[in-house]
Amino acid sequence: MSLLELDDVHTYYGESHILQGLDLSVEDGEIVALVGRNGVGKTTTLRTALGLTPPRRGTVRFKGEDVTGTEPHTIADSGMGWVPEDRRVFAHLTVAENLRVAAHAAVDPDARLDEAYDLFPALERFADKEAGDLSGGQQQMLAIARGMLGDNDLLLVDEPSEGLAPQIVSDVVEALRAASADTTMVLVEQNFRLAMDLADRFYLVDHGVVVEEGDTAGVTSDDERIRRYLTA
Ligand SMILES: Nc1ncnc2c1ncn2[C@@H]1O[C@H](COP(=O)(O)OP(=O)(O)OP(=O)(O)O)[C@@H](O)[C@H]1O
Repeated sequence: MSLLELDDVHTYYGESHILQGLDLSVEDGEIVALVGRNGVGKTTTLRTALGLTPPRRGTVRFKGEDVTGTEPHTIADSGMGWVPEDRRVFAHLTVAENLRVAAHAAVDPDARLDEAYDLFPALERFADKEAGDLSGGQQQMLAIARGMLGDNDLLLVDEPSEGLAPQIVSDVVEALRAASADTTMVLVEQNFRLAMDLADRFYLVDHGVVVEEGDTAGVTSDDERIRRYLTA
């Protein structure tokens, strides 16, 4: 049984038919990357899994259960976490308060916070700083740490490297790599090399369907079957 399974999903925004029969599956313990040009439907795929934009046709299964049409908060409560593109940290709460909100359901929230600080030492240094005053990279790490503290079975991470300087991206990559030891992830990522580097498997999306998929080992953007879908 796959942890997450999208089977022939068709998702619309109004009359715009965005996902046009997309299939994917995610197995326990792996990192799966969704890659492809801007606007092909990667974020919509995450939103479909989360129930934020339910499909008009097709099936979403999470942990073997059909969750198509289930309310997003119910899907989230069953163990699907989301680190959205815009990060959405609580700007006027401190870093520690942000983490505490995320860990509220844990048996021992303090112990969970310590684990998060082990993984993301920078967050401990800024524990008392308001999240809104952090840099983009620090906010991204806080958003990832919050996703992890939710004790999710699956974490959907949207564009973690977007808008970050290269040096900061490598810190975020290390944080994601560390986080992936405990959490299965789906990663939407514009940076193809970074996606191949982090993920075990990839799905290349174009016009709302999967056009290539496979193991990431040895795959490069020079590969002819990949290149034609990445260049405009
Ligand atoms: N709320 C919305 N209402 C209408 N159309 C939307 C909405 N959100 C996204 N779209 C359109 O749906 C298509 C797919 O968008 P989506 O965000 O899933 O693409 P993407 O592959 O994640 O690309 P990006 O990296 O630009 O976010 C795009 O054409 C986009 O303009």
